[in-house]
Formats: sequence, structure tokens, C-alpha cells
Amino acid sequence: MHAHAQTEPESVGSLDPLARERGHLAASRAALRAMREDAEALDIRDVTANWVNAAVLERQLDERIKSLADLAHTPLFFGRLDYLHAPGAEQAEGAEGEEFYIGRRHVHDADGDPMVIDWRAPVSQPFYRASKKDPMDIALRRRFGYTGGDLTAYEDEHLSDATEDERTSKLLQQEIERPRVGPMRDIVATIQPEQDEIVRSGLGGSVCVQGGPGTGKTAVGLHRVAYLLYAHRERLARTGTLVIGPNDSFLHYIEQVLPALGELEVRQATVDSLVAHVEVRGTDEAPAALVKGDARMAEVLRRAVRSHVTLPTEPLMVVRGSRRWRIPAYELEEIVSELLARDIRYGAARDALPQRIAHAVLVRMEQSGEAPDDRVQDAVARNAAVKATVKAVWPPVDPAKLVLRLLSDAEFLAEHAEGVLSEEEQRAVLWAKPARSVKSAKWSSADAVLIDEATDLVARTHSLGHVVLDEAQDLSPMQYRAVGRRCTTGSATVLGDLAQGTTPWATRSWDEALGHLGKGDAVVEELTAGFRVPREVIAYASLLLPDIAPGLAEVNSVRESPGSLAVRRVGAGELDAACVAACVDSLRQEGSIGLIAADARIPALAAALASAGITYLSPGEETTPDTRLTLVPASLAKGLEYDYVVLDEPSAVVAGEPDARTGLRRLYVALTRAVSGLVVVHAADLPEQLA
Ligand SMILES: Nc1ncnc2c1ncn2[C@@H]1O[C@H](COP(=O)(O)OP(=O)(O)OP(=O)(O)O)[C@@H](O)[C@H]1O
Repeated sequence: MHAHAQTEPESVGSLDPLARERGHLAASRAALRAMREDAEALDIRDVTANWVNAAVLERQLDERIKSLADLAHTPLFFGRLDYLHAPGAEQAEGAEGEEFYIGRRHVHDADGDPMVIDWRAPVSQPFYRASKKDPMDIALRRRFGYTGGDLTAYEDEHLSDATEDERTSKLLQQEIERPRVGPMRDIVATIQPEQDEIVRSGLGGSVCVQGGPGTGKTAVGLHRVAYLLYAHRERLARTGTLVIGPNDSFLHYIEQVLPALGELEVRQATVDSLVAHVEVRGTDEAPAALVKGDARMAEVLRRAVRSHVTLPTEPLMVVRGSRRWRIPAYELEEIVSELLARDIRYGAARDALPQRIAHAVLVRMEQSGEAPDDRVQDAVARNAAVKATVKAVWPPVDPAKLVLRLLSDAEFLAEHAEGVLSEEEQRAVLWAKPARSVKSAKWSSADAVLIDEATDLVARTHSLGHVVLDEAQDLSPMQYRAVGRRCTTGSATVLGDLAQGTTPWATRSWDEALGHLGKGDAVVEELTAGFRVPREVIAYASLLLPDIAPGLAEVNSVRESPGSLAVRRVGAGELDAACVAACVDSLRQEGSIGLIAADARIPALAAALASAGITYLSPGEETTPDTRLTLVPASLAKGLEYDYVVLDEPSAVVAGEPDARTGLRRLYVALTRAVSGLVVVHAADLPEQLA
């Protein structure tokens, strides 16, 4: 490998390769500017006279203009591939020849000839996957280094040259070790081969990724959506895509990654926001939440919904003009039983019932020599007597009211939970104080999931084309079902780490979870290379692994950073001050700082920071040059990262959870947020695993 670095500007005409590359960068930026100006100059009044179309077009155009922005600090291209043989224009967004610049987005010149190829195009793939062992027809892979938007270095690998040694790339290492400020950013320049395999796996199949802290699961999931949107643009534009994360601060943290890749249409949500049929104002004790989240609740709900159907015992009399048509009870019963047996949605069957009954009436009309047409059938279906029968045998079901009744009425619950839930489990889910109405009930988030399940039993939930589910390990089986019904006709990317599960119902095995999601055929992949946490720090955190997730592989960090871990014991009463001092210390370095502590310790630390005159943020708030410190309750640390982390009193983090294993898992999450350095400050004894 040859590396070159140069800081002095050069004239574009010179033969120096760096100058030539800079020339291409300048030309590409000019071309992008022209593309943007073209988009801005488009006058939609020329194309449409209709104001609805105009509004739609204008929005699309606005997004196109936005997506064409040239962001000064995101380089337009980051690599170049020289093929041994021209790969064909169809693979390369129309570009011909052997040489391709790989970047975040497609850029073409005034003639429409590509100058930068999208990283997702087939021709770009060897940039991520080619190796000395499998050069993929690549003669040269060049990586570019940038300093504040300027192209200042490049690094070459001659993949087809057997005499050149394979070495790890310095630019790659630098990119990975760049200090973190602000929200998460994309990793297009440095996606690793095993990550790329997941990113580019097909839309047809679902993928589940198990990976320790910092192995890039979130990054991979987001890049996979971007890839799928590129490869299946039309289909996914129609069916929609969704990224699910654990809470709003996490969603804020990741929300800029896809827009930076030009993808502005991906929805983000938490599971709670997906199932927000009622206002959640209550919480459950763990035993109740465990039962409510158990997949057996789906059967209880199914029975309860279907119990509304009563088989008809009375005949139906339809009067039309001077004639009366009688459908005997046994025939109505047949119609109803047939619909019940078909196991279609409760509401769909209810909608179908009037027509079925009308059909039976029509058959009788025909038998007596009449020739009724479709309009007659419709009229019969709307007949008051038919409506009354439908209302009596197949009444409408309000999902929230149904769940309200199940949780309030012991007899009703027992009737439908018999043989499914034990008596003790039934007692656990029943409200101590039965609620009077849907509005006044103190719904918990587990209740909202039950309502979502019931809603789906009544009417099919809309399914999307692709769903990414991050931090999946914390979902209950019922939550997996809620997510699964949002991608029944699409596929899913499930991301998680069994060692970081901190709910009482945390996932024990991916196979089981995927079954609940309805994606039992998903491939489970494992990522083990760690890009966040330095070697020393991950080794320290991994001391907890035998207790929290026996059998899981330790993360293999790509970051050396010696001296990245410090453990400080302080006297009782000095803890707050010591944490503040450690923060002040860390603030001398570049990058973001997270002070992580047990939730119960947050008020004390907030007061200590305030009286020291240090401003701080809440998780998910964007860091600024002036405020780089975030005070993070341990319960919100998941998925986030900071350059430097100060961890307050580990034993308090453990004690903040209902059981020791969950406590140690919470601690494992807190210990694995640091990119450059971790300072552990404690007054009490450390958990024995770390002592
Ligand atoms: N190939 C890569 N090149 C550069 N940086 C990377 C790469 N893969 C991951 N990273 C960086 O490593 C950090 C951790 O990645 P990410 O948050 O996706 O990990 P995770 O597996 O989701 O972690 P956690 O389990 O803690 O949620 C991020 O800053 C991400 O940008």
C-alpha cells in the first residue's frame, strides 16, 4: 500500500495525482451545483395545471433540491476503483470505462455522463469487498483522506499485484478513530466486508444481526435501508420503510444518517409510538408486564374477540314489496360458521356477512322465478332486518374496550384465558382498580400493545415494504408481534445484542424472537469486530459477560487507544465532586462527553454540575462547541456513544434494576458507550466481577 499526504494546494493542470484528484473533486462539485440549479430552475407550472399534482410535484422537487445539497464537510467521493476490464455501463449508472469515483450520491456532468457513482451501485461493491485473495477484477482501490472538506491524502491498494502486501489502511483507521461530536454519522466510506454483506442482502429475505456493543449494528441497519431504497426504489416508495428504535433520544441521535445519504423518506418510530391507540399514563409491575407481553396473550385476545359472535337461533324475515323471504336459523348458522372457520379478520367477516345473507335471499328469489340482479343483492344487504341480524350475531368490537374489559372483569378474563393463563397469571394482569372507561383508564405501554393486537384481529394492520428494528433484544413477544404485523408482506432487519437486554422479558434466543416476529426464516448473522469501544475498555466490560450472557463472544475492538480506561476510588461524600472533576478533565479533550449514572443519581449530579457552573445536555440533544457534556441516566444510555464517558458509581447502576442480572446488563451498556476513554468513579465497592 502506498500512502500520500499533501497539504499544499496544487494547480489542477499538474501531473501530480493528488492535484488530478482534486481537479476531479472540483469538477464534480461544480457538476452537482449545476444539477441543483437545474432542479431549482424547473418551473412546475409548465408541467401541470392541476394544483394537487403541483403540490405533490413541488414537494418532490423540494426534496430533490435538498438531496442535491453539497455539504461542505461531507466529501462528495471517498474512493476510486480502477477495474482491469470495463465492467459495463449497466452496472455503473451509465458510466463507461475502467475508472470510477465512489461517493455518497450520483453526480453527472452536463452531458449526463456520471462523474461520481453512488456507493450502492453494483460497480461500487468491490470498494467494500475486494481483497488480495479475491480482487474482484480490481487493479487499484484508492481511498481518499479529507481535512475539513479538502482532499488532502490518498492511499492505494493494488489488489491484483501479487507482490504488494496486504495491510490495514491508515485512512480507514483514522476515519474510525475520528472524535465524535454531535449525532451519529454515516459510515459509507468505511463499511467493512462483513457489514457490507448484511447491507447488500436482498429485499426478499429478513436478516437478524447479533453483535456486541459498537459492532456497527445500528450503522448497518441504516445503511441497509439506504441500499434497499436504491436497489428497489419504486417498490419501497410505494410500500414504505420504517426504522424502529428504543426511545426518542435514540431516534434523535440517528435521525441525520439517512438524510445525509440522500434518503429523506424513511419514517422513524418507537414501538410505543406505533401502538399509540390510547394515551399511556400508567406502568406495570414486572409480573403483570411479563404476562401482558407473553405471546399467549394473543390467544386470549383472539378468543375474546371471537366470543362476540353468537350463532343465530332465530330465522330472518326480509320483506320486499309484497313478498317476504325467510332464511331459517340453521342456514344463517351455516353462513356464520363458515365465516368463523375461514379465520379472516373479525371486521372483514363482519363486512362480508350482509352480502352472504343477501345472497341466500337471492337464491330464494331465483328459485321462485324472479331474476334479481346485483343491485337487488346490495339492497337486501342494506335491509333493516339483515342489518339487525348482523348486529346481533356479529357486533362491532372496539379493541380498546375489549382490552379494558379483559383487564377489569375477572370473569370475562377467566372465560378466555382458561387453559392459557394460570390463575396466578390472570390475577397478575387484572387491574387492582377496574377502569370505568377507555379515557379514564391508566393504560400502560404493555396494554397499548394488547390493544394493537386486538385492533389487528378486527382489521388487518397495514404492512410496509421493509422495517429495521434496532435494540430488538428488549422487546416482549407481544411487541415483536406488533412489529411483525407491520411487515407481513415485507421484510425486516432485526438488530440486537442478547447481553444488553434489560427488560424482564428480554430476548433469550433470536430464533424464538424471530418466530414471534413472523420471520422464522430470517438468517442470523453475527458481528464481532468493535468500532466504538477501545480494547482495554471492552475487555473490562466483558468481565461481566459470563454472568449476563454466557456463550456470547467478546467484541474484538479495532481501536487500540492505550490508557483509555481509568478506575478511581474516592471517599464517601466525594463522589459528586469527583465526577464533576472527571468531566472537567475530559472537557479539555476534543469531542463529546457523557456522564452516565444510575437514574436515581441524576438529580444529585445535575445539582453538582450546576453549582460548578457547567452546562449540560439531555440525551439526544445535539452537542454544540460550547456544550459538549450530556448527563445520561443509565436507562437511556443504550445505543448512544460519547467520546469520553465518566461513569458514576457502578454499584448504583446495578442496584437500580430489579434483579442482579439485569443490573449487570445495564452496567455493561453503560461501560460500553465510550469511543476514546472511560473514567469509572466509585465510592462504594465495585461489583465483584469488576473488582
Ligand atoms: N465500518 C465502520 N467504519 C467506521 N465506523 C464504524 C463502522 N462500523 C461502525 N462504526 C462506528 O462505530 C460506532 C458504533 O456503531 P453502532 O452504534 O452502529 O454500533 P451498535 O452495534 O449498534 O452498538 P450498540 O450495541 O452499543 O447499540 C458508531 O460510531 C459507528 O459509526
